[in-house]
Formats: sequence, structure tokens, C-alpha cells
Amino acid sequence: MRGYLERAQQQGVEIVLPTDVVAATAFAADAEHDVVPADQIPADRLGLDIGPDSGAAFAAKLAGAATVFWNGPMGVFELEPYSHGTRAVAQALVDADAFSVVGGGDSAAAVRTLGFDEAGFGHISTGGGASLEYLEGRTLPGLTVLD
Ligand SMILES: Nc1ncnc2c1ncn2[C@@H]1O[C@H](COP(=O)(O)OP(=O)(O)O)[C@@H](O)[C@H]1O
Ligand SMILES: O=C(OP(=O)(O)O)[C@H](O)COP(=O)(O)O
Repeated sequence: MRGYLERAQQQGVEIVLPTDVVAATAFAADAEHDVVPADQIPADRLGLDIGPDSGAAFAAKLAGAATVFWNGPMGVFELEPYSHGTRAVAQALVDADAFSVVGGGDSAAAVRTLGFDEAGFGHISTGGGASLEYLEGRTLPGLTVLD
């Protein structure tokens, strides 16, 4: 992780990390959960979503973007208490002028499960890792066959 952050800094790429996290006592919707600073998750808790400050910060960054590629929900969106971070990012994409691509089976499911109109996004693909490899310029066997 630190290696990635160093490489990004060297190349002038900004990485925005969460500053707060929803920390729960168990992987369950009815578990006790609180928002804590990202670097202070108690040892007996699980971080299951980004917190509201992070959601707002991510949304603010997305508001000014021209193109957004979204791969991966912000938390365990399937459980309501931990769906708010993912909802904040999805709403930011809908509100932004950016061309947005949602890539990933779970990200695509999140957009639908949370009730967003798919028309609010530029493109939704079930391919997550595959989409990223395609953007890297790698050859995808399935596409090669179609050529
Ligand atoms: N903090 C977390 N702890 C456990 N599971 C998580 C956490 N955050 C997200 N998840 C789960 O990971 C899955 C998303 O996987 P991911 O590979 O990131 O998405 P995609 O398929 O869109 O690429 C979802 O089922 C989500 O509930
Ligand atoms: O994007 C996905 O996963 P990934 O983000 O782990 O690559 C999809 O769930 C991949 O599903 P598939 O490999 O059946 O096309």
C-alpha cells in the first residue's frame, strides 16, 4: 500500500483515502456500529463502510471530474447501515457532469440495489478487473476472439 502511495506521489497522482469509517462489532446489519477516524478502528471491530466525512469528500472530488471510472463499492452496501458511503458516491456520479463508467459485478449490483436510475451513469459493466486490464491496454482473450 505504501509503495503504491509513494509511486502515485512521484507521478503527481492524487489519491484520496477515507478519513472516517463505520466500525461494527460484527458483519451484521444489527451489529453495534459507530463512525470512527480511519486510523482508530478498535481492534475488536470491522470497518464496513466509509464514514460521512469521507463520503462528502469523495463526492466533492467527483463533482469536478470530467471522467470517472468506478470499480468497487465503498462498503458492504448489501446491509443498510453500511450502504451510505456507496450511496453517496453513486449519487455524486449521478449529480456530476462527468462521463461515468461503473465497472464490477458488485458495483453494478450496488447501483441497482440502491435504486439508482441506470440512465444516470454513462456506462455500467459487470466487468471489474477485466475492465481495468482493458484500460491498461492489456489484451482480453474474449475480445480478441471477436476481432
Ligand atoms: N469493508 C468491507 N468488508 C467486507 N466486505 C466488503 C467491505 N467493503 C465491501 N465489501 C464487499 O465486497 C463486495 C464488492 O467487491 P468488489 O470486488 O470491490 O466489487 P466489484 O465486483 O464491483 O469489483 C461487496 O459484496 C461488498 O459488500
Ligand atoms: O467485476 C467482477 O469481479 P472483479 O471486480 O473481481 O473482477 C465481476 O463480478 C466479474 O464477473 P465475471 O468474471 O463472471 O465476468
